[in-house]
Amino acid sequence: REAPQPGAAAALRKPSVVILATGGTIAGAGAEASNSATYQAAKVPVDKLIAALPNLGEVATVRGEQVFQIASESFTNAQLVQLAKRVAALLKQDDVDGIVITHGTDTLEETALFLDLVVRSDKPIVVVGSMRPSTALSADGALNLTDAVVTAASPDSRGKGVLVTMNDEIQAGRDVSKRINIKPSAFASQWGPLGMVVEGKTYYFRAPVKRRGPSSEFDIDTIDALPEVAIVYGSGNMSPVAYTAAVQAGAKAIIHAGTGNGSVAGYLVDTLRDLRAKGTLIIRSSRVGDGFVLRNAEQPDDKYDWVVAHDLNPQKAKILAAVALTKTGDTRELQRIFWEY
Ligand SMILES: NC(=O)CC[C@H](N)C(=O)O
Repeated sequence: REAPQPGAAAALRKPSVVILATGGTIAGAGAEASNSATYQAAKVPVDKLIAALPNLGEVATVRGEQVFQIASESFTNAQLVQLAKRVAALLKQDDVDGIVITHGTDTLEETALFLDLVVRSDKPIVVVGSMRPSTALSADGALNLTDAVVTAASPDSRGKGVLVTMNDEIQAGRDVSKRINIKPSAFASQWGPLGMVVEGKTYYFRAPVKRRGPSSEFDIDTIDALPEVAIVYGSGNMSPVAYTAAVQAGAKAIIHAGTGNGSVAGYLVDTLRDLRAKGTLIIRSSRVGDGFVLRNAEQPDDKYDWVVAHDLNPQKAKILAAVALTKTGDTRELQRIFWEY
C-alpha cells in the first residue's frame, strides 16, 4: 500500500464550516404562512436553523455560534468589530475551512464589505440572509443558507473575497447591494454576480479584482473601534444643517450622497469647503447607486481637497471611510484607498 500523502487526511475529511448567527429575517418568524412582510426578525436560534437543514451534513461538518440576535439595522460599529474579530480568530484555526454569517438583509452589504476589508484570510466567508421568514410561503432562507454552506465549503470559493448567497446567486460582498425591499431578488450588483449555486454545487464565472483580505492594508486584529462617519442625502432644496450638525456631533468624515455624479448644490459649496478647511473629510458619492463618481467632474476636488467614493454607494463609502480613517486622515491617501479597494 502507498503511504498517504501529506495533507491527504485533511483533503479527505469533510470541510468544516462555522455558522455565525446574528439575527435578521433568516431567523425570523411570523404568525401565518401568508405573513411574508409582517413578522418578527431575529427570533430563531442558530441551532434550530441548522437542525432544520439535515442535508447540510452531507456538504460539511457544520456547527453554529449565536453571536447576536438582532435586526441588522440595529448593528453598530461595535458589533461590526466584534463580529470581524470572531471571524478572523476562527479562520486562523486549522480545523475551520469556511465561515457563514447569517444576517439581516438591511445592512448586510455594509458587513460584507467591512469583512472584505479587514479579515486577512483567503478562506471563504459567506454572508447570507433571507427576504422571507421561515414561516412564510416560499420562504427563501433554507435554500439561501444551504447555498451559503455549499459556497463556504467549496475550494473554488477560496480567494474570491467575502461572498453573499441570495436567490441562487453568488455575489461579491464588496459590490452587492440590497435594492428591493420586498422581493427574494433583492440583492444585485452593477458588476454582476460571480456565479451561482445550483443543486448543491458552486459555478463561478468571474472573480473580483479589488484589494481585500490578505492583500488589504487593514487588519481587524489591530482595529478596536471605528470613527464616526455621517451620510448626508442629496436632493433639491437642501439645507447645510445636516452637514454642520453631523460635524458638531463628532463626524470625522461626511459622505455626500450627492445627486447624479455626486454633484453638490452651488449654495452648499461654501459650507462643505469651510468644514473641510476645519478638518472634516468630504467624500462625494452618489444617491443614484450605480455608476461611479469621478474626481474633478461636477466639482473641483483637487482644489477643494475633497475625495470621491469611486463606485461605492454611500453606505459602502461610509464603511471604507471609517476603516481608512483608522490609518490615515490624509486626503491623497484616502483617495488612493478609494481607488484601490
Ligand atoms: N429581510 C431582512 O432580513 C430584513 C429584517 C431586518 N430589518 C434586518 O435587516 O435584520
